[in-house]
Amino acid sequence: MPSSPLFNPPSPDAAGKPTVPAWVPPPITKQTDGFATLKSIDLSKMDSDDPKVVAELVEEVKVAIRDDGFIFLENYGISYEQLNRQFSLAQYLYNNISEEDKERLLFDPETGRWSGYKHPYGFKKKRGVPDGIEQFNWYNREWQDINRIPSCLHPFMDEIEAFCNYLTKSVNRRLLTLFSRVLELPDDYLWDNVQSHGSPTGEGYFRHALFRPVEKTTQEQSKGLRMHGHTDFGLTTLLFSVPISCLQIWGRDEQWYYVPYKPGALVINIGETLEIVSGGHFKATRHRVFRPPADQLHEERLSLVLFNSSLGNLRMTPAKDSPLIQREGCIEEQGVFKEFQAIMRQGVPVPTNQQWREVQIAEATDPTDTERNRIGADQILIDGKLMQNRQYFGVKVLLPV
Ligand SMILES: O=C(O)CCC(=O)C(=O)O
Ligand SMILES: [Fe+2]
Repeated sequence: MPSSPLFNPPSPDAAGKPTVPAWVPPPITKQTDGFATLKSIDLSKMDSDDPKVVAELVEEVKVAIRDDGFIFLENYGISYEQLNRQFSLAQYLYNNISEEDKERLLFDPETGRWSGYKHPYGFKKKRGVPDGIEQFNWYNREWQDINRIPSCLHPFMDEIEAFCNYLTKSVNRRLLTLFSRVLELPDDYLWDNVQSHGSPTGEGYFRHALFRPVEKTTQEQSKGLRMHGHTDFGLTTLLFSVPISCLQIWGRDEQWYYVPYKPGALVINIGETLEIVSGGHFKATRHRVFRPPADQLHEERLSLVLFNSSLGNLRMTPAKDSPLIQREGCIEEQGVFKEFQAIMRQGVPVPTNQQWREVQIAEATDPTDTERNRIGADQILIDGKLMQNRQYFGVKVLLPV
């Protein structure tokens, strides 16, 4: 393969840019139990001249997405310094965003998108119980109109846009090539047929998130949960590994494990689209955000995430051309793929990707919602395990709490 260009962003020191204080990574936890062991993929191996190295890489990816669903990605083309600059910009946002911009750019999840500024009072537009989570989400409309961006970030949009373009069109595209190869399909199959295009994040979005420590009352209502257990909707989610350990993955032994910190690495999360296209050979990663270990409870957590979305007008079905699927069939073990198959068998069309992601955003509930988060309402006990049980478009969504 020809070698992939490294990330080469516009200069942070260009004339007219305010000085941005460097983000200082907070101390890592001393706790060692309760952490997952994840495989790590060296993406630069894709550029090797030796076909054997590349074939081994595809095999490694195949095993990792089958076993864990979360994989670390290293040597993907962005240096640790370049990454820290993006965290510094996110920190700068939360230190400088004006009250007027928070109000003017306030999100409206009922539209089915997180687009704009999320206040730290839950996942509805109307303020609810404080959850300590602020976000800014860049969708297509934010890329198109600078007035939809907090003014403190205007001088840095060249760097943020270049970062998202690189993540979507280089890192994600290379990953989709590897995944296409696992399915034994042409290299650009997923990129050309499933990935959405047309903005630095296609129909997906980029997020600056800040998790502040929560008050005792919030902590009691949510039982330590910051975001419900869920699977992401799209193709790949690129999460940056961060020092404050809150992200947890649901293990095959049906327990939650923290994702360890690997400085500079990306945590790649498989979304529902890939689970369906792959006929269940890839598992959408079940994950949640939980309170960190005790020695990190008082730290703020910055998190940068890029969500790659599929084409909104598609109704997802397994890629029938895949020799892997033809040979081995589909795997109906878990999750949305199994449920989509069930409703298709009844002759009911599955929702489009856009309908599917928008209904889930519009109907998201808060971990502090003590009305909904109880057995008989949104929760159910199955074999002694507490599960969140929701239904959208006739599709059952069952997730561990
Ligand atoms: O902040 C994180 O680490 C994960 C957030 C997440 O899972 C999501 O927003 O879908
Ligand atoms: Fe997620």
